[in-house]
Amino acid sequence: MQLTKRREQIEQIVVTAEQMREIEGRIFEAGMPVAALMEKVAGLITRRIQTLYPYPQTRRVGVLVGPGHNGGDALVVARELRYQGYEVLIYRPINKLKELTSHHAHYAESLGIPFYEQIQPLLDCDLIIDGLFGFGQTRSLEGNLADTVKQLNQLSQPILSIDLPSGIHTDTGEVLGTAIRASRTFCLGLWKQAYLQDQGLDYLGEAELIDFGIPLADIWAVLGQSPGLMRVTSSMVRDCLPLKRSAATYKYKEGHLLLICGSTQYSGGAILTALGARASGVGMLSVAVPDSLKPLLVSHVPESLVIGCPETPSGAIAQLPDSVNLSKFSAIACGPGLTLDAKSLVQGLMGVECPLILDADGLNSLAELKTIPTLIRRQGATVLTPHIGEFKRLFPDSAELLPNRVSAVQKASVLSRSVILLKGARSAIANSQGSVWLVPESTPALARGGSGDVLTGLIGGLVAQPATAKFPLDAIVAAAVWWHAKAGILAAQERTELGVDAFTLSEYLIPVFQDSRG
Ligand SMILES: NC(=O)C1=CN([C@@H]2O[C@H](COP(=O)(O)OP(=O)(O)OC[C@H]3O[C@@H](n4cnc5c(N)ncnc54)[C@H](O)[C@@H]3O)[C@@H](O)[C@H]2O)[C@@H](O)CC1
Ligand SMILES: [K+]
Repeated sequence: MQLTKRREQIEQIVVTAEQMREIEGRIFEAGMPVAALMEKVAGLITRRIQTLYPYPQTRRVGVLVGPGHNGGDALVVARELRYQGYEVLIYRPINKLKELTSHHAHYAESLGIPFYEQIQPLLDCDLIIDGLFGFGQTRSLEGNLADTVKQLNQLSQPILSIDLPSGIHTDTGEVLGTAIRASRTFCLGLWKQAYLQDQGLDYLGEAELIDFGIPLADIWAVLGQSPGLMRVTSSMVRDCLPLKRSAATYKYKEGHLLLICGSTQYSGGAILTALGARASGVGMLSVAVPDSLKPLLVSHVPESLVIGCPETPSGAIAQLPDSVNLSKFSAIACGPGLTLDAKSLVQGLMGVECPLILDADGLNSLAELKTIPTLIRRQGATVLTPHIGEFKRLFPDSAELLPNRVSAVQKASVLSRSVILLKGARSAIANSQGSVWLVPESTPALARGGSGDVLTGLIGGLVAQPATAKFPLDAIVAAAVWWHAKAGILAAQERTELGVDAFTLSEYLIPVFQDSRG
């Protein structure tokens, strides 16, 4: 389905609670009555509920109502569902309600909807709607409320959270003591940062944005024209990947990537990195490996130019052969399977002028060499692709900001003047100006040895292609991460989450864009 231009733009935006509050303030100040907006939002929610949980297959609905406007939304939804024939029961644990919420509560009561202060009557409902707390919550759930939430989390029936699962921090995704474990969440208006952090993922369930028509002008007024946080979308990816090439092109015009990877101990890493690069479509691929791995690489990736390198006694690359001219490559990716015995090789690469992508032992070597200041002096761009463990070793000062991955990666990128990809269930890609791309999708199928090697090759191959040079480097890296995640999702759909070994993953990269062929 073709998304509208507005929807595409809205889907790219990510806000903090403070920004959402400011945007909402502008709408109200401009004259939109709060009650009217609540009515509109709740109407949209009700329609989605009717589609997803139609009556009479879903008959009894339990609605959890908190004291603020999240509870207000829930009360309007409760009222509307009752009109549609559902049997509605309300759990209201806190009696002191905000004024508008209180009006809706009185009206719902007047309609004969039953209110309870205990959760028991709702436990056999077919569906639970969570309107306890919405965005901006910072207080922990405690006492009876926390016990109730724990009880609800044991239920097998679906729980639908309005805006955010109650108890989840809007920005960090942190669980504030206890939180509702939703099977589905409707995020209202704009994506909140919590949806793109790893911490709260097990609580968010299937997430969907309910666009209630916030004017783009109000969003830009608060976020600025180039916002600091951006969510990667398929249209952004398609815009910046070199999916179509000129009819008259030839191989040397489509980039030359050098991979430096592998050791006799970790020979598979080199193959997987090369297979990731292969899927990028890069014009020329050279792979530097220890001499004894040369036949292996040639047999798996016959199109690559394999450079056999002198080996250390442990089977790592001792150095690149003198015949290798580093200035002829359009990008270099280094690290998978290298081992720390190739540390001096990594140090020697700092002076290259083309973009340099460092992963795995490339990063561990950096951490041991304490060479972050060298990165700052590099002429060419640098991309670092750490997972959380590597990140902590490389940037102990920035790691103090964890578990807020966004702030941590922002700080590290500014510090190292590099593009940093912090890998995870929700990968974050920051540039040295502090802008961050967040990748909204992934699959646990990718939590597996070798999938990172495929990604490094893919990033390298994309960065090497001149067609990507007109886009910011961080956008290309973000697009590669999205592509890699989509391949994992596609492979898992066909083969289960257990069936996505790294080699298989590399074979699913191209099918992600199969619909682009026509
Ligand atoms: N932003 C927008 O433009 C819109 C927001 N709406 C709704 O409004 C919600 C935000 O409303 P509010 O700002 O009233 O926030 P909440 O609905 O989360 O309510 C906040 C109230 O809950 C209390 N509270 C928070 N944590 C508590 C705890 N652990 N124990 C006991 N009490 C606690 C607070 O003291 C405060 O009084 C959104 O999530 C959304 O559902 C919609 O109605 C319409 C549009
Ligand atoms: K909620």
